Parts: sequence; structure tokens; C-alpha cells
Amino acid sequence: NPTSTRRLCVSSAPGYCPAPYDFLFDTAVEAYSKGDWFSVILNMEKALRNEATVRSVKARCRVSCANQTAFGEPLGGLGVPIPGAGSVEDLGFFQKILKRAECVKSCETEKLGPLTVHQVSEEVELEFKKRTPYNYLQVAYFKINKLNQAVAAANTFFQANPDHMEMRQNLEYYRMMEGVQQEDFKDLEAKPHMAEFLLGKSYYSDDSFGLAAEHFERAVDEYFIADEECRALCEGAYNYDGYNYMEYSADLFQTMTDHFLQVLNCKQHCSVELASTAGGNKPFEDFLPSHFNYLQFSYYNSEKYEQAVECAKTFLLFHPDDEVMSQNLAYYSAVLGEDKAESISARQVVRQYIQQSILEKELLYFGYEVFGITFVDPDSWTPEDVMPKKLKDKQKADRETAAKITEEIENLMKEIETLVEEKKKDSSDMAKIIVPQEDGTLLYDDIKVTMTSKQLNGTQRVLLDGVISDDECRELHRLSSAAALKGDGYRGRPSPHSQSEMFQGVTILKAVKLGQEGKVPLKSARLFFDLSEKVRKVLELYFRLETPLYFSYSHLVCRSAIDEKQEDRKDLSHPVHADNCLLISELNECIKEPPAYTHRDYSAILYLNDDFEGGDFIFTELDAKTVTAEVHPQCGRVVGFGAGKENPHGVRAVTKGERCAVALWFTLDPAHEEKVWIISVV
Ligand SMILES: O=C(O)CCC(=O)C(=O)O
Ligand SMILES: [Fe+3]
Repeated sequence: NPTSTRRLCVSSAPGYCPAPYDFLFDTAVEAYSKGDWFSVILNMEKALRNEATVRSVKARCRVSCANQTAFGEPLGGLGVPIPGAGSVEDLGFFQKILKRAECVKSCETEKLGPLTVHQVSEEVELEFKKRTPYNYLQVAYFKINKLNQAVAAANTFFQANPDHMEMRQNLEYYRMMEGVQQEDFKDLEAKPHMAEFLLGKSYYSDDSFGLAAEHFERAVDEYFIADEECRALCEGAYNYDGYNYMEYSADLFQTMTDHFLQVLNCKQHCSVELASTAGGNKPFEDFLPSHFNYLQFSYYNSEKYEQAVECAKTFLLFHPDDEVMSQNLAYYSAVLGEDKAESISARQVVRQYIQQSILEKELLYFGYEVFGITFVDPDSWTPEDVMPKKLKDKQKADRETAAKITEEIENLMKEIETLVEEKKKDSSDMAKIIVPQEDGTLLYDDIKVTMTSKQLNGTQRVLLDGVISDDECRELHRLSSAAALKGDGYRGRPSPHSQSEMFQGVTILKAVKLGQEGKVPLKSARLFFDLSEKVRKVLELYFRLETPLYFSYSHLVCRSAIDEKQEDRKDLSHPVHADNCLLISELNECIKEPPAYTHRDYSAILYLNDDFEGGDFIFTELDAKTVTAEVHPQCGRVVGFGAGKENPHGVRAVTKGERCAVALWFTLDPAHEEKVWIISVV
């Protein structure tokens, strides 16, 4: 009797307002540890009852308050805006908010007593969700020989915990016991709408269409009741999850928006919540609409054509383009008579439900677009145009980019694998390849040997031209800038070699990684690899190596002159050095020991441009002073040389512009190979 409850609750007489269920739960757990089974049952059953009461009171209060203080037209609402009237109308709006708050508050306190008492911890809430109380109850009932109740409790617990092995065994054990009947295996927490739906389905599959229709109808009624409760319970406290709420500072409207959209999101989620069964299985798809699909067919089979028409039309509210249903409807209408069928309309509750849900979705999408508050539509029936085009395009583009990147990575991986394979094969064929002589004859189709060792006044040296095209030079140059920009957020760092220059570089690995992250074109990363591979092969051929060359390290490097620091420059862009030993020019010595990269056997520098001043590459004697040859960089040019003491070299100051080159080092020792193809794990 609500009146007496109300009177007693307001007077806060203990024992009438429901006791907090977390307290009862704890009491029951304690009694359990003492083996006080009666107290377990008493307190746990009360806890379950009170939890349900709190939940339903809250939901009912919110629903009835919504009915009493619906927002609708603003108080004293005027059609024509009058200057200054805005604030008055605003007040009308907020007046309604305050009224609603008052209603909810008093309604809940009247029925539940002081509300803070019912604020339970998340853990306890979770225990109730997991149906833990029934685990305790099952034991307690069993101990006092109340078998039927024990079975029901066990079964109720098991529905939500289908992986619980002990409970499965208990149930099997109960099944064999005398005095236990099939009807005892109840689900005491079964949601009526779901129970009816499942019953309907089982009759349906038994071809008992009359009974099926009855239960599906009840399921629909219960669905809307459950939906109302679910939605009302969404209007709870703001969930700061992820936020430190002390740092949350939003203005009035942003706060309202944040909270309101969170509530709406929760309300939209009710369609998933209600489509879920206790055991954590996947929720039923297209749950509410499917009721009407089952119904129309059940009615048809019961020869109830009017209802069949009604339900088919109702289903079509969700899926207007469903061909099968349209055909069904046409058929039922023909049987019933077109005129009669015409006069039957789809169910009003469903029409309203759809209308409201679409409005909610529109608001949520607005919030998504404008405030970035994510909304993922849980329904499959939503009409195409509800999602704003901009958002749709963006999502489509995102999906496409993601797919493209995945595809490119896959291709890249495949090709790298083939390359590695080919490389292995090639290397074994090496000895058989007839190599053009050191006389300037063509090597590859477009590659020309411009200078031989002799012309370069040394040994193990070569200058090649036409190794890569102008387009390829430009693409690699772009890759370097993009990588420097995207990789570290700044375009260059002071050169390690000269105060008057900036330096920016990227390795193949880094390029591929940036490619995978979508920060540079994967195609360019790919080109970097391909061209490096080409240079490797050419060197192998040119120097007539008996065993394969392996990548040791490769680096795309741009050096640029700092304009203000060019006066009186005497330093080099890259001091004279050898690549695999420590050059001690005073002693005319080169010591092959770490920290030198002693495993490097050959070096090649692939140049990308010539629109800069200075920057010539020089070979010197071991004294690091006597220049024996010089090379002016240009796109497609490669200087290749043995990495040891026979080839000290350096780079003259870059005094204007930016000089880009790919520096490549090779080893004959497979153990020191740079693992470019393990990119999948970087
Ligand atoms: O960029 C060049 O021309 C040469 C660079 C070089 O020798 C090196 O990085 O070891
Ligand atoms: Fe070098």
C-alpha cells in the first residue's frame, strides 16, 4: 500500500523503508561463514528484494515525474521572440528542470528513505549483476534441506555464470536426486520479456504457432515495460569515467550536454541490454523488430490474416525495404482483401518508439559531430540518412584508409618476402653472371659507369650515373622531409658534423614504420627499399663479389646550410673518415676496431639532387688532406667504394641549400645484415 509506505518512510521508521541491500548482503555473507543458514537466507532474500525495490522505485519515480513535469512547450511560451524574453523563457525551461528534480527526489526519498543509504559500491552492484547472492542461497537452502529452492537458486546463478564448473556439477547432482523436478530448475531473475520471447521461439520452432504468437505478444508488451525501466535508470549520475572529475570544468551548457548525451547513449543502449540473455552470450540481433517477424508468420499460420498484416506492416516500419516482408504483406493483403488490409495500420507504440529513437540518434550524432562525443548506433534498422553525411563520409574514408594501409602493408610484406627470396636465389647464381668490364660499358640498361677505380685514382671505387630517375629522386627527397616532419615534429637537428648545417635523416625501418602509421606514403618507403636493393645488386656485380652483399645499414640523409653561419667557413660538412676503421690521420693509420663499424665492407652513396652549393664528395689519402678524387653529387649518381682504409673520404661544406643522399653500407657477413623484413614486428 503506497500510502502507508509513504507515511512510514517519511517518518523514517526503521524497518519499513527498505534496508540498504549492500548491508544485508554483507550480513548474509558473514552468516554464511558461521554456517548460520537461516540468517543467510533471511538476509540474502531481503537483499535481493530490496535491490529490486530500489531499482524499480527509481525507475517508476522517474517515469511518473516525466509524466507530471514533461518539458514540452516552455512555460508561458511565446511564438514571437521579444527582446529580453529569451531569458524569461530560459527560466521557464529551468523551472521545469528544478520541478522535475524535486519530483524525482521526493518521490524516491518517500519510498526509499534517505537516498544516500542506497548508494552502494560498484563491487556490490557487480555482485548482484553476477547473481552472486544465489550462490550463497543455493548452499543455505541445501543445508536446511529445502531442495526445490536450492535447485532454483543454483539454476538462477548458473544462467548468468554458464562457465561455473562447480555449479554445473551441483546441477547435475540435483538432477539425479529424488524429489527434484524439472520445474524446479527456474530462473528466478528471468526478465519477463526475454522469458516470453524464448518461450515464443520454442513454440515457434515446434510449429505451435498459436502459442508462439501468444508469447511473442506478451514479450512485446514486456519489452516496452522493460525498455521504460531501462531508460529511466539511465538518468542517474554522470559517469566521469576516464576523467578526473576534480579537473572536469565545463560551463553550464557543456555540462548539461555532456550528461544529457551520456544519458541518451545509455538509453539507446537499452535495445542491446534488452536483447541480451543472462549468460553473457551475444545479444539477439535486430531483437525488437524480430518479434514482429515471428508474429506475422505465426499469425499467418494460425490464419489470422488481420494480425499478420498488422505485424508485417509493423516490421516494415523498421525495415521498409525488406523484400520478403513486402511480398508477405502483399500476399496477406490479397487473402484478406486489399481494402481491408489497407485499413489496418502498423502498431502505434512501435511507430512512436522508432520516432523517438531516431530523434535521439540525431541528437547523438549532432553531439558526435560538434563535440566529439562518440556515438555508435546499436540498431541495424536505422535509416541511412540519420547519420550526417559528413560523419558518414569521414567514417567511410577512415575505413578505406585503414583497409588501404592494411592492404599496402600486406603487399609490402609479400614483396619484401619475395625480394628476400630472390636475393637468396640471385646470390647463389652470382658466380655465373657475366659482368661488364671496367671500361664504361653499360651495366644495367640505364646505368652508366662514369668513372672507374683508376679514373678515381684509387682501388675499389666506382662512380655510376643513371641509377635512379628524377621522379625517384624527388620522391625520396619528399620522404625525407615528411619523415623528419612527422617523425620528430621538427624539420632538422643541428648536424653532428658541422655547426653551420642542419641534418635530417630517416632509416628504411623508420620509413616503413611511419608508412604503417600512415604518416608517410608507404609507396615511398617501398621505393627507399627497392632503390637500396638496386644499388646493392649493382655493387655486387661491379665489384664481382663471390659471396653476396647484405645490407648493414642505410640512411637517407639531408644536410642543409644554415644561411647565417656560412661566413668564413673552413670546416667540412662531413670530416674525412673511413667507414669501417678509425682513421688516425696524424699516423697515416686506420685501426679496424670498435667503435668503428668493422663489419662494413662496402659503402655507396646515392645522390638525390644538385640544387645546392658546395657539398662535393672527396676521396683523400690516409693523411685526410691530400684529395685524390672529387665527385659532385647529382640525382641518380652513385659513388661506391670499399669501406676500409683504402678509401678515406669526406664531404665539403654545404654552403647553400639542401643536399640529400642515401648512404648505404653493406657487409659480406650475413650475421650483420640489417633486418629490413622484420618490419612486421616493429
Ligand atoms: O654524403 C656523402 O657524400 C658521404 C657521407 C659519408 O661518407 C658517410 O655518411 O659515411
Ligand atoms: Fe662515409
